[in-house]
Amino acid sequence: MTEAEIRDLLVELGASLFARGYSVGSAGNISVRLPDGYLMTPTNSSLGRLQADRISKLDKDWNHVGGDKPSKEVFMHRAVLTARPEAGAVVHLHSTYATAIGCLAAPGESAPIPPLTPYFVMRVGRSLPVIQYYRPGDGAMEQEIHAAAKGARAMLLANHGPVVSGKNLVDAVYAAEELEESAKLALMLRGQKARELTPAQVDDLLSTFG
Ligand SMILES: O=C(CO)COP(=O)(O)O
Ligand SMILES: [Zn+2]
Repeated sequence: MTEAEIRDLLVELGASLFARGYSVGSAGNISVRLPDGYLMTPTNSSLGRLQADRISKLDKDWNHVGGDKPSKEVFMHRAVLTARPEAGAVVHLHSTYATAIGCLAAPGESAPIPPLTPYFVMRVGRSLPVIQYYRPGDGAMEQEIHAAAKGARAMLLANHGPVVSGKNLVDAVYAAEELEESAKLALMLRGQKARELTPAQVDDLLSTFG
C-alpha cells in the first residue's frame, strides 16, 4: 500500500473504532510502520475525526517530520515497534472491558483473560502481560513495554487500557477488537464455570494460524 492509502485507511478504521465505542473523546492512538518512518495519530485528536493530511509523520529515528504534533504515547508505540520487527502497526485504546480487566489484574500477570475462544488465541496469542501503571505519556514506561512486547503481541496497561500490535494496520485493529470482545466475555463469565480451550486446542490454533 502507498502512504496515501495507509493514511486513508487510518482515517477509516479510526472512525469505525470510534463509531462502535472502542474509543471515546480523544482517547487512544494508532501508529503504522512505513518504509521511511512511521505514521502516528496526532495528540488530542479523536479517532473518530482524523484527517489524512494532518496525521503525524515521524522519520526512522522517531523525529517528528510532518503533520500535527504526534501522540504523547510515542514511547509506547516505539517500545512495541522496536521490540517486534514483524509488527507493522500498534493500536492503543481505552476500550471499556479490556480496561476493566486492566483494573482487576495484578501488574506482572501474564494471562488475565483465559483462552475462551479461538479468535482470541489466534489474534492475541497466549500471553497478555499486565504492565504497571504509568501516567499517560510517561517515557518511563518504554523499557517495561519493550521487554513485554518481545514475548507478546498485546498487553494491558494497568488502570489505563490495551496496547495491541499486528503485522499491519488491519491486523492490529482486528486484534484490538478481538481482545475487547474477549475481555467482555471474561467479565460476563466471571465466577461461572466457563469451559476454556484446552492447552492442546491452544497449541493447535497457534501452530495452524499463529
Ligand atoms: O490515549 C491517550 C493517552 O494514553 C491519548 O493520548 P494522545 O491524545 O496524546 O494520543
Ligand atoms: Zn491511553
